[in-house]
Amino acid sequence: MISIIFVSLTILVIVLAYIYLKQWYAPSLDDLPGVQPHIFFGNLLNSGILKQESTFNQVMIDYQRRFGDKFQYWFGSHRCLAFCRLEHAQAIFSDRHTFEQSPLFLPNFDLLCPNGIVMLTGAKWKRHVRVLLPMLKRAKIVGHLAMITQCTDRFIDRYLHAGQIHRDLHAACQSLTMNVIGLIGFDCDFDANVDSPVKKAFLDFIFHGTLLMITPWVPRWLGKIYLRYNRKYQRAYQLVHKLAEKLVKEEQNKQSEIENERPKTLIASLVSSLNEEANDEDISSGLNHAEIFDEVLMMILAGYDTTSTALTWFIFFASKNPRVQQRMKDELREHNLMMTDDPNYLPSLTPNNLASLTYCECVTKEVLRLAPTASFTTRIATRDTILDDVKINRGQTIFIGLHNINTDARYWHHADPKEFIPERFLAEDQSHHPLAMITFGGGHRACIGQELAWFELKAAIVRLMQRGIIFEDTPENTGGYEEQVTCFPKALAVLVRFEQS
Ligand code: HEM
Repeated sequence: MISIIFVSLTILVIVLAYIYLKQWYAPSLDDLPGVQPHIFFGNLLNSGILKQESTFNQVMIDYQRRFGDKFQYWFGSHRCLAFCRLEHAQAIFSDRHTFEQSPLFLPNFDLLCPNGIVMLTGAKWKRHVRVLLPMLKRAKIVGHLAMITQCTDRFIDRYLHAGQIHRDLHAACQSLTMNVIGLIGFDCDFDANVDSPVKKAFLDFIFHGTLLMITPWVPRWLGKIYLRYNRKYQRAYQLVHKLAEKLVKEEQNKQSEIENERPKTLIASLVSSLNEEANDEDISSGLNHAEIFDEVLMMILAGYDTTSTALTWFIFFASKNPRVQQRMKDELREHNLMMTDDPNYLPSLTPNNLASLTYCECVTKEVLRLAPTASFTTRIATRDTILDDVKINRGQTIFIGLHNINTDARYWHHADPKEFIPERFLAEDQSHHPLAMITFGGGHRACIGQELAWFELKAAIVRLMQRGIIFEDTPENTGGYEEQVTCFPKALAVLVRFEQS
């Protein structure tokens, strides 16, 4: 008898829980169109994200085609409103009092790096920006050009072999950009090669970050247990933390020897801001030790993963467009910057001659426009509002389709915006709307590393061309998309040749 009551009660509880959840996640598709969500996985399952059959840029473009410029997307149990018009982005980015950084991915993601700037809002975010931003301004970045070319030369000499098909260039690009952020930001030569333990540790970090981001419904305590007992993650954590500790210690020693020097690198700025009493009442009170530690990790992660993906996209687009590679080299010849017959002499790049390379600038811009490195960004509404007739309640998560806007024919007039055509920036699209290209997001939470990304990407691709590299297409070079934190080409297989001077 007792067991019958127990079984009946269990069934009743399960049925009630099911009805409750169904109600709770009840899709209201009345105000905005979308696909009926799965009870637990929302649209992550039926749009192919969880099974890795699609990437977010593909889903956002597909939903816009099917439902228009505004639709809903269920991120697991979270109902998100997606907006894909330039005017939407303009309204959202210009209203910082209504739209703030969204904590959607963060409840679990912040287990990795709780004090990293991406996770912060309000006064704490301002306190961190004050320390980080000055070191990422263009005026500071241009002084590091020689380091960027040196890292690119190392990349060429180590990884590019004439006459061979290269299938692993994304990993090689990651080594390049990790070395750049190490030297520029932390005065440290990581000398990361494809298999180095430091690089593998950061890749493991990114892998777990992605996992936590796409499983926001997993309870926090479960995420904690998972990370605590995952040996691969723990190994990566120890290594990465040891590295951050070493960078901070070395900089502290340096600063104790030379006093009152203005910070020249990120690590110098971070260490000189050290203040265990730092608090949000005074946004210039600096950062405490734990915060500095997390920002070291944040900057290395954000600094290398995104730019390496953009560089990988350049290699892919270049391999499909030999004409573009030729035109870049012609421009370098016009400026007497192409390599010469003397293998020991290579004209040096300076911020001035780099700035004068107009066509190379267009190529850099076109890579950043078309590559879906970060295809969308998110915001949370901090108060009730209305956007394009859509009622948005406080706490509602918003998606902004960055890649949708970057490739929308309503804002791009020179040829098909889905095609790689750098010449568009010399023609009608030269004076495009500033928000037609929002690769780095916008408003107060726009990417703080964008100056570095632009400059580094241009310097690296110019150096590749200057050294006479030719990337040739092959039948296996079919592209496609693969997504972790960033979205990179899935099948990259390019034949490398070296131009004779
Ligand atoms: C091609 C390279 C890059 C791309 C495409 C990119 C893209 C983005 C995007 C779309 C955002 C969100 C902006 C928004 O929500 O409005 C962002 C934020 C951010 N990026 Fe980048 N980024 C790149 C390079 C970098 C670099 C080199 C660094 C650092 C050295 C960096 C550091 C950050 C940080 C810290 C944030 C968060 C800012 C905040 O929350 O206030 N990024 N990035």
